[in-house]
Amino acid sequence: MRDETYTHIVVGAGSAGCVVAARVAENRNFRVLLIEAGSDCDPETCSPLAGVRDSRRVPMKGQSELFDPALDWNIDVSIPGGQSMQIPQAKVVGGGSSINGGTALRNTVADSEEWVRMGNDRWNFRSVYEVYQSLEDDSYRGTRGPHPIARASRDETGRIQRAFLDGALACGMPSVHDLNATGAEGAGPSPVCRRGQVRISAANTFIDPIRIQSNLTIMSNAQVDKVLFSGTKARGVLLTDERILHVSQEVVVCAGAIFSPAILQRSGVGPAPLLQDLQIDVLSDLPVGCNLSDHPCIPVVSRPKPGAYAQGDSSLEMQARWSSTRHPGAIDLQMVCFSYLFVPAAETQTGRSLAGTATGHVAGIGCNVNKPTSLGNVTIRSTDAIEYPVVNPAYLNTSHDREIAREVVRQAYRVITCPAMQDVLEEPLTLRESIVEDDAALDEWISSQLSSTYHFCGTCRMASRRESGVVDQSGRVYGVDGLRVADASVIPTVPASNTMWTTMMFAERIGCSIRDAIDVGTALRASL
Ligand SMILES: Cc1cc2nc3c(=O)[nH]c(=O)nc-3n(C[C@H](O)[C@H](O)[C@H](O)COP(=O)(O)OP(=O)(O)OC[C@H]3O[C@@H](n4cnc5c(N)ncnc54)[C@H](O)[C@@H]3O)c2cc1C
Repeated sequence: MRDETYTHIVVGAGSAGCVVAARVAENRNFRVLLIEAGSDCDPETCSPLAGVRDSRRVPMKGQSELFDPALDWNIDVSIPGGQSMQIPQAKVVGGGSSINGGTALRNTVADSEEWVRMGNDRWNFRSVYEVYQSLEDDSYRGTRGPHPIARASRDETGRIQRAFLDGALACGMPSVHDLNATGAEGAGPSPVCRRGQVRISAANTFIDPIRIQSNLTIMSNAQVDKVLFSGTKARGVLLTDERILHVSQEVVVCAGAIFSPAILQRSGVGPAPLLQDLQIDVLSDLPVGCNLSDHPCIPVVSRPKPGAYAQGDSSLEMQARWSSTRHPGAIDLQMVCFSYLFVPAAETQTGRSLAGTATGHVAGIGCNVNKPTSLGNVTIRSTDAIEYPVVNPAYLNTSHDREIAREVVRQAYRVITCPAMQDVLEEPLTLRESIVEDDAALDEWISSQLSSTYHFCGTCRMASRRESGVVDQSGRVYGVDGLRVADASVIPTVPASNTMWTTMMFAERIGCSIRDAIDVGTALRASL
């Protein structure tokens, strides 16, 4: 480390933190420190783990044999019936983008309209559309940006993925090759951040090219405990090893939708009753940690027939998105084809994973409720930064969400039992026609299999104070100075799409606003 005073400290080098640090460091008057609790891999000096490199699998427990537990926070979240489930959360430079499925879907028009109604007029669809364009290197959507997005052709995929596509089309869904086209509904290839079969993370695109830049320092294996203040002005961060790092301008928290609110709460920014119970001085009484949202995933899985899955097949390439009968145009339902999940019995301590209660090698369809109305929360248990917060996503807490869940599961059952899929898969493991036909039985089955897509967001909501906001439209935390949040936590309501690409879009805009010292939505400087 060169000096321990920086103009900006970015906490968390995940999908958002890498983008923010890179944008802020474009201003050579700034000295940026990017802090990451997990490990780093500079491609000049180290080789990425095989699992991290290979885009065909998600290198996390239950999804690939190629996983390193050190890259996973592995946290507990509540599920219905008073149970809990362990879920993966990335702990590595690149964050989720280094280990996830890489699906890069833009948010929908309806998402942006909802955000505008919450006081975010600068996040209208036209503005965010331009930001996506500026980020994407995509032969379908434009090649202005730096981040690669590819789609598999039907022939490039394995038998299970092809059977899913054929099944969805046979069930009446339109074929769509570009699911990022505005308003697109139907079945087709997922847009994925990869070059060939190599996963491309936010770190690869935004950090690797500037590692030698003198105004950027990357500190890995360093965990932030809390933000330190002088009065209400952020002046630095405290690490869990008790080091203090000073900042002259801003701390930008990008530790993800579970850990960012925990850091803010420990720092005295959060709901006053919670902080007072833990004897933390309240600097700003805000609903930090409230409004937690995720896409519940209900897996409809079975055993692959012999020869259906080949070792090199990609596990996540095809999907379908469409609107529920209740919300035409909302694109609030999604089915994702899994051709490979592997859950050793010993690893389902809580009896639940992305494969539901199944163990062994399974394949099938993940059914996602993409505009849930249930809202949960993240709350710290103590002032000890090593202790994980309580995470309660309140999955399917509303009758609305349960109704939508039934609709998507019924469609998945039609697809998985159609001739194309029955060529490659056995009968669904636990789901039966008699259950599918009965609302009460189906609700019970869904709650027994429910899992997560790991698309957490909303815990430091960008909105007006009246709409339960924590940050303004440029990511500045209300009631204090020199503190922003710029990750999935700020997304006002969960988008009807996988969250990484929306997160990176938010990070891009907030990062540019810090770089240019202007509010989001003001014309960016042409050059610095
Ligand atoms: C297994 C899995 C698969 C997924 N698949 C997809 C997908 O295919 N498509 C998609 O769109 N989304 C996917 N997601 C979700 C997506 O990865 C997230 O929405 C996205 O990464 C959120 O970005 P973020 O920057 O907010 O958080 P993250 O990317 O999680 O980054 C947060 C970073 O902060 C670090 N950190 C946390 N606390 C501290 C601390 N106290 N001090 C220092 N550093 C800290 C973490 O280690 C992490 O690196 C998936 C997620 C998971 C876990």
